[in-house]
Amino acid sequence: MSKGLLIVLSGPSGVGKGTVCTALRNRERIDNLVYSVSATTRQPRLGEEEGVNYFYKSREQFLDMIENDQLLEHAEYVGNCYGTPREFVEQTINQGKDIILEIEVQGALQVKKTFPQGVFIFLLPPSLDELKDRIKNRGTENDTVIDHRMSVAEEEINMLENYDYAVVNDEIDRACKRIEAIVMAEHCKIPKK
Ligand SMILES: Nc1ncnc2c1ncn2[C@@H]1O[C@H](COP(=O)(O)OP(=O)(O)OP(=O)(O)O)[C@@H](O)[C@H]1O
Ligand SMILES: Nc1nc2c(ncn2[C@@H]2O[C@H](COP(=O)(O)O)[C@@H](O)[C@H]2O)c(=O)[nH]1
Repeated sequence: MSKGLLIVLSGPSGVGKGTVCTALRNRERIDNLVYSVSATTRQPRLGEEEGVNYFYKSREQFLDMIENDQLLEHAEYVGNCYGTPREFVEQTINQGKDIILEIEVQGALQVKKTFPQGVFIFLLPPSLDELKDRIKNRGTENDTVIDHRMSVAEEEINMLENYDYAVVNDEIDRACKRIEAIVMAEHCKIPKK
């Protein structure tokens, strides 16, 4: 059985990664697509659930996960740690299913080093003004954190050339169609010797 695709979806905070992943899940156009749940030291937001949005960890628990090689990648982002549990990703692709990791750029670059055959997609906002409006309107971060996330966003967008594909999230359905087309094309690729 051939392995599933490891798909990395990055993009600045507030661009709509989570929204697009939820829409992809609901549209059910990609067979056997599994979503990785990250570990984080960030506090849960209102409505977020353990094991659904994240596995919430203390900094000590997170460091233990790193020490025990349980994370495929990890990064510190705006004062909190985030990482991808390794075992679930490996099991999923070994079962021939595709998995999508919704992660920031430092983590994506780590995955690219260890798993260069992954599919690296960067989600772009229509503009930086629209990005700021989306983070503000989400209402989950205070102004200081929003400013910090916006300054990181510009650095992240400058890392675009490390990715295989750029998808603009202007409209959710259109962004989903673009990602579905990428995944379809990746499945049709002829393996190189
Ligand atoms: N295409 C779109 N048009 C308008 N609003 C959008 C679009 N996509 C997402 N949004 C809105 O933008 C806000 C941020 O989206 P979301 O939380 O999915 O971003 P994210 O990239 O996952 O953020 P983070 O990295 O901080 O978790 C949400 O309020 C969402 O409803
Ligand atoms: N390197 C990783 N980045 C991750 C992971 N899970 C989420 N993220 C990214 O962190 C920021 C902030 O997320 P938020 O939920 O606090 O808004 C965002 O860019 C996420 O994509 C991970 O496992 N590794």
